[in-house]
Amino acid sequence: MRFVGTAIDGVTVVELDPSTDERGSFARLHCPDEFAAAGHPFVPAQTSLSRNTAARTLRGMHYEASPRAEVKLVRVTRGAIFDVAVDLRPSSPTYLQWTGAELSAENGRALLIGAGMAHGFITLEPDTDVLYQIDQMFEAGHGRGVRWNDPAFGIVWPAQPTVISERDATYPDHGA
Ligand SMILES: Cc1cn([C@H]2C[C@H](O)[C@@H](COP(=O)(O)OP(=O)(O)O[C@H]3O[C@@H](C)C(=O)[C@@H](O)[C@H]3O)O2)c(=O)[nH]c1=O
Repeated sequence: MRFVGTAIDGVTVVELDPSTDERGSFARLHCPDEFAAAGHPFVPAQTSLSRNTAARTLRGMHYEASPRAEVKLVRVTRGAIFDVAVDLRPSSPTYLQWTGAELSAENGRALLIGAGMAHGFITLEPDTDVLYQIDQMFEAGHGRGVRWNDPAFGIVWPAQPTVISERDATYPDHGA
């Protein structure tokens, strides 16, 4: 695996480092020791799959309220997304800034998103599957959200959403 930093300290692109031969390839997706050695300690507690039927489906921007803030490793096993994290840590030098990466089944990239970030994505293709590994057990009632098009963040999305939940479309402006 290769760990590539982004503009936000706490958001890291994780790239595959496959061994290839005539049969195809083999690549590690997660290893607690490698993550820790690279300075990104992360041990998943749950793994979940998000299946998205249509292109331009937007989910997010979600986070879990403290003290249940989550670290998540997000990757695509079918299709493609534009994946976004927003820094919601008031004490951070990149507070309210965002970073994004295209994740696809083909490029094999994952995004490691630290605690204190809101996370969301838009699908770039129909029938897109997003695999999450999260370091906390899910417990209903702790989820929070901010709006994908809140001017406070100014996220530049590659497309406008055509499918979005009522909940995600109507979060109030951040801090309102
Ligand atoms: C997030 C989550 C939901 N659920 C349940 C709750 C609900 O009944 C159903 C669907 O939940 P939601 O509508 O919240 O799913 P969704 O809108 O896809 O939520 C996800 O969005 C992306 C952007 C993230 O970053 C994820 O962490 C998660 O918040 O699945 C779990 O069992 N475990 C989980 O980890």
